[in-house]
Amino acid sequence: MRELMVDLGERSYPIYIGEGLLPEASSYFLKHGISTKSPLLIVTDSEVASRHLSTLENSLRSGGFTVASAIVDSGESSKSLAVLEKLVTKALEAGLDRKSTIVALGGGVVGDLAGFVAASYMRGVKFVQVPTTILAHDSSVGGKVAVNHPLAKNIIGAFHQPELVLYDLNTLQTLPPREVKAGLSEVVKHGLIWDAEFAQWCEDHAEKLLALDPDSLGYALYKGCSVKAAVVSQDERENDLRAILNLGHTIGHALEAVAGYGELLHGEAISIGMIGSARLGLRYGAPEEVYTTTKRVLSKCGLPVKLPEHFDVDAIMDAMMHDKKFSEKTMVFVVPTAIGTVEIKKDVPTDWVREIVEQLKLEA
Ligand SMILES: NC(=O)c1ccc[n+]([C@@H]2O[C@H](COP(=O)([O-])OP(=O)(O)OC[C@H]3O[C@@H](n4cnc5c(N)ncnc54)[C@H](O)[C@@H]3O)[C@@H](O)[C@H]2O)c1
Ligand SMILES: O=C(O)C(=O)C[C@@H](O)[C@H](O)[C@H](O)COP(=O)(O)O
Ligand SMILES: [Zn+2]
Repeated sequence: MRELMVDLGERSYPIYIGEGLLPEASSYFLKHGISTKSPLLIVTDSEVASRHLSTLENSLRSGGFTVASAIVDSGESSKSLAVLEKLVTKALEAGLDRKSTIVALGGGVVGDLAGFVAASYMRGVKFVQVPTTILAHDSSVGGKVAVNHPLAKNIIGAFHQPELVLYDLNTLQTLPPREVKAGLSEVVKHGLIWDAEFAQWCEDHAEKLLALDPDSLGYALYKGCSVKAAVVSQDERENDLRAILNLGHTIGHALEAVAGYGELLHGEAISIGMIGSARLGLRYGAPEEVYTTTKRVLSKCGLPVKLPEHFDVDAIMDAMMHDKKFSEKTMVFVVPTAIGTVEIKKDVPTDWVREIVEQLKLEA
């Protein structure tokens, strides 16, 4: 078992990563001050519920917790205000009070959604992240919680840190292959923005990761969470440094919104977005290796690097104007300068961005 801390003063919390943690959940909850006196709500989705919900419920009940569960449809469309309202209804019906805790059991969709319920229910209750996807090594750490608007990703949200993150690697064994690949996108991102050696390790271990080799997975998620924790600890609310975690997201979020949330998985959209950022890096003078390596690592992880032909470039450009980084009428991008280092570029010329989006359809 590996343990990491997200250092945020009085909001600091641990991340536990290991095999077989879910059946032991109640002892971790008790250790970290989750109250048995107030009811607790587990939020999960239909795919995760059938595989892992009863293990968590049984562990918590045997530890003395009163547990209610809410199951949402799986997929990005559940990150909506309509589903949020249903969850608040469920929380009220289950008698959750100000000392209650909301538990997110699932991937990033459930984490962001349940986290936003926790941030807003009675103006904020405790929250625990129990991630079950590879991608959720990113979403479960750092406290960004949100739902989508048809025009823009994650546009209704808050910062609300969990009490702990309990990451049972065994749950990942039931992930469908497409979700495994999509999750690796953010793992690779953490190497590309922060740690060239780790980016190389991802390339060297891509086959093992795709085969869900437990040792490789444990190391990859530990490294990814370490990068995320280091960045968030220095800049919790994205005043400056934290923006680097958005590599590939200016284009990626626009692709998700334009496709109506669902055609491209988040990790797939970010993979294509990171190719766009690498091309932008070349425009700013980065060595060719930035682009070739980015493309090679993502391809080895089975991720898309080409924008499907039917995506409308005008619609993508419009959607990018709603990005949270778009300010003072200029485009802001995270741009690689070398493998393992990035810079935030403001005032990125719109015609460069348009050319790059068009080029993305031509990637081999
Ligand atoms: N808050 C953040 O910092 C942050 C960071 C990265 C991504 N995100 C968000 O995370 C979301 C994407 O997360 P995701 O890729 O985990 O998607 P997801 O939550 O939709 O999970 C992917 C799919 O896998 C299924 N699934 C989950 N765990 C499973 C398991 N163990 N076995 C079998 N099936 C399982 C789910 O039902 C779903 O169909 C996006 O909405 C993205 O915006 C947030
Ligand atoms: O935690 C962050 O900060 C990130 O940027 C991580 C991203 O992978 C994630 O997709 C996040 O939700 C994007 O944040 P947003 O503020 O651009 O919506
Ligand atoms: Zn992301």
